[in-house]
Parts: sequence; C-alpha cells; structure tokens
Amino acid sequence: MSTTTASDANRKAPAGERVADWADGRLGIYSLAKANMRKIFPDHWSFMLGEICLYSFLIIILTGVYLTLFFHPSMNEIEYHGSYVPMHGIRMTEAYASTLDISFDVRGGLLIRQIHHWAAVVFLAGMFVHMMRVFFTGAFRKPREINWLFGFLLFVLGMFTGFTGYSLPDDLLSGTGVRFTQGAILSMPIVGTYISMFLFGGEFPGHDIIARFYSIHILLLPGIMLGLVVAHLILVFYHKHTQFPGPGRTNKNVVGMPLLPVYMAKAGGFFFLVFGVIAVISALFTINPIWTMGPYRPDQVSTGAQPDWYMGFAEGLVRVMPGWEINLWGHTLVLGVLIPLVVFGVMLAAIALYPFIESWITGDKREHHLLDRPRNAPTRTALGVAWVTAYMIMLVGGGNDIFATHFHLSINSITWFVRIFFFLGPVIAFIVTKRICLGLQRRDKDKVLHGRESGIIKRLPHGEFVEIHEPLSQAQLHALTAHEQYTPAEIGPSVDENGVERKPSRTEKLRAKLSKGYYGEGNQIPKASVEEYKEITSGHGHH
Ligand code: HEM
Ligand code: HEM
Repeated sequence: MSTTTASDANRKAPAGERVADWADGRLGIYSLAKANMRKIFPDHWSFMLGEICLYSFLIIILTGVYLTLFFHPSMNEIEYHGSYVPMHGIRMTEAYASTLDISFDVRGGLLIRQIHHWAAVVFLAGMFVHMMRVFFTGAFRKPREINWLFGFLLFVLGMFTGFTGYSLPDDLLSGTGVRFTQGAILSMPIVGTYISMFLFGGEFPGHDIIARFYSIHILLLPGIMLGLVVAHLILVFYHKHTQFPGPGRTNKNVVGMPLLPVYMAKAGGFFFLVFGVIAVISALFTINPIWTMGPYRPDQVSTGAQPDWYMGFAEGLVRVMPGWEINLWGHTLVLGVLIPLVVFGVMLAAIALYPFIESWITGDKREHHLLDRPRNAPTRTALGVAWVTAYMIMLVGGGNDIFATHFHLSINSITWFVRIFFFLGPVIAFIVTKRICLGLQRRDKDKVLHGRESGIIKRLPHGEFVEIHEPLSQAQLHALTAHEQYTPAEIGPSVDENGVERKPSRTEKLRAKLSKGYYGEGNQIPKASVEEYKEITSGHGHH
C-alpha cells in the first residue's frame, strides 16, 4: 500500500492526462476504449476489401460536400457565358452550367469532381469484390446473414446513389440515362405512368427532376447508407471477424493483431493509400468530360452512350432483349423492357436471399467463424462463378456498340452472342468451376498423403527413376484437412411415429435433391482419413 505525501497531492497531472480525465468523466470513453482497444483482428489481404469500401465512401462524402458548395440543382434555362468558350451563347440548365463552372472556374473543382466520380467507381467495384470475398469463403453463414443483408442493401443503394449522382450535371449523356430510366418506369403495368408523372412532376423531362435527384443524392440515400455502414461495422465488431483455418484457429477464438496500436496504424495508413491512389487516377484520367457532350435535349441522343459500369448489367438486359410488345384490353405491355426489369430484380433478390437459401438446402444451422476455402464448397463456388459470368456477359451487352466499333464487329452478332451466352455461359461456367474445385480437392488429398512433388528426380541403385515427395509441415497438413465434410440432408423417415406411412412433401424432396447437389457423392472428394495417412506414411505403399 502506498502513502500519499503532501507533495504528491500538490503535483499536478500532465495537461494531456487532465484533458483525458475531464473527457472521461463526461463520456466514459476510458472504460469503453479499455474494453475494445485490445480487440483482435485476424489478418488476410482479402479483409482489406471492406476497408477499401469504407475509405472510398468517406472520400465520396468529403468531395461531395465540396461539390454542393458550387453545384446549382436547378433546371432553369440560362445562356452560357463562362470560361469554356466553345459553349458561349448555348442555352442550358443551371445544373449543367454550374458543373461546367466547377470544371473550369472553381479552384480545384475539376480534380474534386473527378475524385468524387472515380471514388464512386472504386466504391462500387470494391463492394462487388468484397461481396465476392464474403460469398466464396462462406462468411455470410450464421450468425452473419443479417450483415450480408445490410451489405446487400449498401450495394443496391450505392448503385442508385451513383445513378442519381451522374444524372445531376444534366448533360446529354446523363439526360439519356434518365430518359432510359423513365422508359423502364413506364413499362411497369398499372403504376408505371403514375410513378413517372409523380417523379418528374408531369411530362418528361419537366422542371423538377434534377432538384429531386439532388435531395435524394446528397441527403436521402447517403444518409441511409451512413446508418447502414455504421450498423454493418458494429455487427462486424460484435460477431468478431471470421478467419481462415490454420493451426490454433477454431470456431471459438480469433487469432490476429490487436486493434490498438497495430490494426489502427495499418488501417490509418491504408486510408491514405486508398485516397492517394484515387487522387492520382483522378489527376491523370478524365472521367465524364461533360463539356464534350453538351447540354441535355430530349430530341437528341449521344452515340456511344454508356452508363457507369455498375449499371451496365441492367442496360445490357434491355439492349439485348427483343422489342416485344403485347396489347391487353387496350393497354400496351412493353415486355421488351418489363422482362429485363423483372430479371434484374430477381437476380438481385437471389443475392440477398442466398445465405438463407443455402442454409435451408444444407440444413446447416450452426455458427461458423472459420472460413471455407472456395474449393471445399464446389457447388457454392460454381454458383458464384456462374452468377459473375452472367453479370459479365450482360456487361458486354450493355456496351454492344462500343465492342462493335472497337473490334470491328457487327452489333447484331454481339447482341446474338449475348442472348445465347446469357443462358449458356453460366451453365458452362458452373460445370467447369465445379470440376476445377474437385480437381483441387483431389490434389489437396494427394498432397496430404504423398507430400509435395519436389521436382527432384532421383535414380535408385537398380536404375528406377523416382520423384522425391517432400512431406508437408504440420501447419500445412492442418490447413488442408481442417475443413468439415457434410453429409447431404435426407428426406425424413417414410413412416411417422405411429407407424403410418408418410408421404414426403414436394419441398422435402426438392431440398434433399439440392442438398445432394451440394454434398452428395461426386460433389466433394472425401478427405484423407487418419488411417489412410498412417498407412501410407508408415512406409507401406510409400513410393
Ligand atoms: C459501404 C459498403 C461496405 C462497407 C464500408 C463494408 C465494410 C466492411 C468491413 C470493413 C468489414 C470487415 C473487413 C472485411 O471483412 O473486409 C466487412 C465485413 C463484412 N461485410 Fe462488408 N462492407 C460493405 C459492403 C458489403 C456488401 C455489399 C456485403 C455483401 C453483400 C457485405 C458483407 C459483409 C459481411 C458478411 C462481413 C463479415 C465478414 C467476416 O466477418 O468475414 N459488406 N464489411
Ligand atoms: C455513395 C455515395 C455517392 C455516390 C456513389 C456518388 C456518385 C456521384 C457521381 C458518379 C456523380 C457525377 C459526377 C460527375 O461526373 O459530374 C456525382 C455528382 C454529385 N455528387 Fe455524389 N455521390 C455520392 C454521395 C454524395 C454525397 C454524400 C454528396 C454531398 C454531400 C454528393 C454530392 C454530389 C454533387 C453536388 C454532385 C453534382 C456535381 C457534379 O456532378 O460534379 N454526392 N455523385
């Protein structure tokens, strides 16, 4: 026990400590920080993808605020007299004129505009790849299904925030995109016309749409997204991060570095790296040069018009769909647009619901904190690759004119290619991916039992040549054998508890069939058993 002397009591704590004490007395941050400062984060390069999303989102907000200072969300027509001489005297909306001003007259304006736009492109690409990482490693399984849904919402809202953003400058390209959207809205039966009239405040294009998109773009959608990002990160913190299997890693622990100081330092540095790379790209590569397109006029369309990449999929669906129309009781139903709209919705819904669908099929209701290696879940991996294939093929459809002009091809051939391979491509991708996964599983098994092929050829005294196989380390053996292998869910007993014959329901049968597709024979390679390993490594049958 220590005794307090008069000189101790008179000694003042350093200023920093006093400020910290003052703040702690009011906010209670010390106990909060103490509880979380040493929280452990596992390390893997793919866990940086979520961070890229986070940092690009912050960059978008920072640059967006600067843009709001100069952008005028108004459709009032004016005559342009700014410093971009080729446009002098041209009539345009204030929105377009102010974007020209941001680009040519506001200090740093063009760079900030470009950073905002490039960061949006990186943000959505980051989300796409982050989502793939989560999907292919099975990180969406219990208890992270809700967080997958939060992420999914972020992805969809991100697409629409991007769309409303690039519509704001009211140039010929963006106006064409808005016109396209109005067409899609109009194709909805019964409510389409009402929604269009409501959104545009009357006939297209009206005088309101830019101001409305502005509120949606800078306030409504980013506000919701900010809330979702916070909820998303709180859940990552609460569930703790998943980790790849390895020695000492279990479903009940997390092996990695503490939040403070290691992870914080890394994350802080990574933020500046992401910001720096986006700034360099924005300084070097022009994006959306609206002054080459001119102001929007409903009676004109720019050629080679392309949406940002994340909307290319939806655009592709509409471009390659035959222009079918039917007439019902005096009303026209534009199937050429309605069907793509429905397919777009269904494909998005499939992403949102996948975690629930998989756990229903496999009957797996346990918590998972160890990640799968994609090869050990061949059916899931193959489904993911099939989905990405369909997405990429539609992206080609969305850019059919660009592909035609750049590769000197007929636009009709490209359209037909996309029509056929939208159906065929995913099937081929599914089969090939599954075969590759199973092949890799066989190789893993071979490595466990026979070691790594060293490439060193040895000649034995009697003349035979053999290749030396190096045994794997314990850590490598663990990583290759740690995964669980499941048995497919079965149809329940054919008689009930009273011995009466029971007819399995259709859903039960479907589930058992699908479950076989995931874990049945031929859909996973049984991993090396301890007996097999002992048998081979004890010398018998070893080569
Ligand atoms: C604004 C967009 C997003 C941000 C800022 C964000 C951020 C993050 C961060 C920082 C992590 C932890 C590090 C990592 O695993 O990469 C994470 C994990 C996660 N994210 Fe996202 N994310 C976003 C979008 C998405 C999307 C689109 C999905 C899926 C549809 C998703 C699903 C998940 C899941 C399930 C985890 C937990 C993974 C695990 O513990 O292994 N996120 N997110
Ligand atoms: C996820 C969020 C966001 C995305 C994906 C996004 C995307 C975009 C895109 C692609 C543009 C077109 C840029 C161009 O080439 O001209 C744009 C414009 C704009 N954005 Fe955003 N943005 C987001 C959030 C914000 C926020 C939070 C603000 C303001 C606080 C903002 C303010 C603006 C303004 C004022 C414009 C019009 C000026 C211009 O086009 O240069 N944005 N946004």
